[in-house]
Amino acid sequence: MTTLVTVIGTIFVDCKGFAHQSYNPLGRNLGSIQFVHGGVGRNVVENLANLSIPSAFVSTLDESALGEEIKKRLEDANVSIDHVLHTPSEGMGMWLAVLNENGDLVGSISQMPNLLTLQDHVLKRGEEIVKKSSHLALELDLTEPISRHFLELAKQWNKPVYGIPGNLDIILKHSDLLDMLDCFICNNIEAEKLVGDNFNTLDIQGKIAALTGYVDSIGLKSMVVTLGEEGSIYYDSKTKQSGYQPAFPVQLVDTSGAGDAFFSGTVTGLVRGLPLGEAVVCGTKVAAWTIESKENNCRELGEKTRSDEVFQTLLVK
Ligand SMILES: Nc1ncnc2c1ncn2[C@@H]1O[C@H](COP(=O)(O)OP(=O)(O)OP(=O)(O)O)[C@@H](O)[C@H]1O
Ligand SMILES: O=c1[nH]cc([C@@H]2O[C@H](CO)[C@@H](O)[C@H]2O)c(=O)[nH]1
Repeated sequence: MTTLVTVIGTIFVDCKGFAHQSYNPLGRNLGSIQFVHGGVGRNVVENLANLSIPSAFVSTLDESALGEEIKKRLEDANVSIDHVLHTPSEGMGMWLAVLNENGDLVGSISQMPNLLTLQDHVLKRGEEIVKKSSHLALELDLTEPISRHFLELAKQWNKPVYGIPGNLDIILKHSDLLDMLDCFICNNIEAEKLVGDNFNTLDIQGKIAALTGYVDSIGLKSMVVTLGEEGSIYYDSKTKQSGYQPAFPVQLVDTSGAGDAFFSGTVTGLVRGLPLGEAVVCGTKVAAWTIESKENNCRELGEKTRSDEVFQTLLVK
């Protein structure tokens, strides 16, 4: 079957404030404010398309000037948007984020879109969507019926599913969803909530041991935990391979979107048949490129991958 990765997830409009000088949470901080196309699912599908992976998106979009602009950018990136539904309002979420003088996130509020239109569509057309796809990438914190329906269909049609959290709202209440994934990728804050209370106090070897124990205990196939500037750790329960991948050096501009970029790069590697340890190197590269941009995406991904040694050696085998 030809490759088609279908991403199921949200579109958000991000309002990001960048502090010019030392950020004081109680003060009036001078800086710059920017609206950026966001949403975990949208960020991921744009990255995949820019990494030359044939991609389709399942989501909702408002019938507004901003909605049109978001739609056009996805089309320009070659994302198939047949299942991006138009809604009069509430189809897109909003994310208010504050970044300090170093580009690190210091606070945020998420306003979710109304997910019922998407849920209705998925329950009616999910099977058709899954049959056409070679792989699925699922934002897991939509609604429980959306995640469960896709995961059951994927099992029935034997399609690998890669999962990424939105805000853990659904996963914490329905953690059994995780064991239906081929790979789950989350950050260390999310991992602590799932793996155990002291996860972030452990050293790298301790974290790998805790990750391995958790993945084996719930019957998940593989999992990666990102650790911010420290890099990431991974474990594949099929091959029993685990390891640590340090981050690449970056010119830090804005770390938000790094996790989505990491997921996109790792999924690219997995879709192209790389073992998890090598796929994670691709994720680390895409995250580094994204951190150097104020957007949630690095738009020159195609050019960068063509001229980058890591991608040449890993992907062009
Ligand atoms: N300061 C940094 N320097 C270099 N690489 C970084 C830095 N921060 C993050 N990364 C890279 O990005 C990956 C993902 O970062 P992180 O663990 O912060 O994800 P996240 O919390 O999901 O990100 P976000 O929610 O901001 O998108 C890391 O594994 C690492 O490879
Ligand atoms: O609840 C949510 N909050 C924030 C996001 C998005 O995360 C992205 C950064 O990783 C950002 O673009 C924001 O819109 C989301 O999809 N759901």
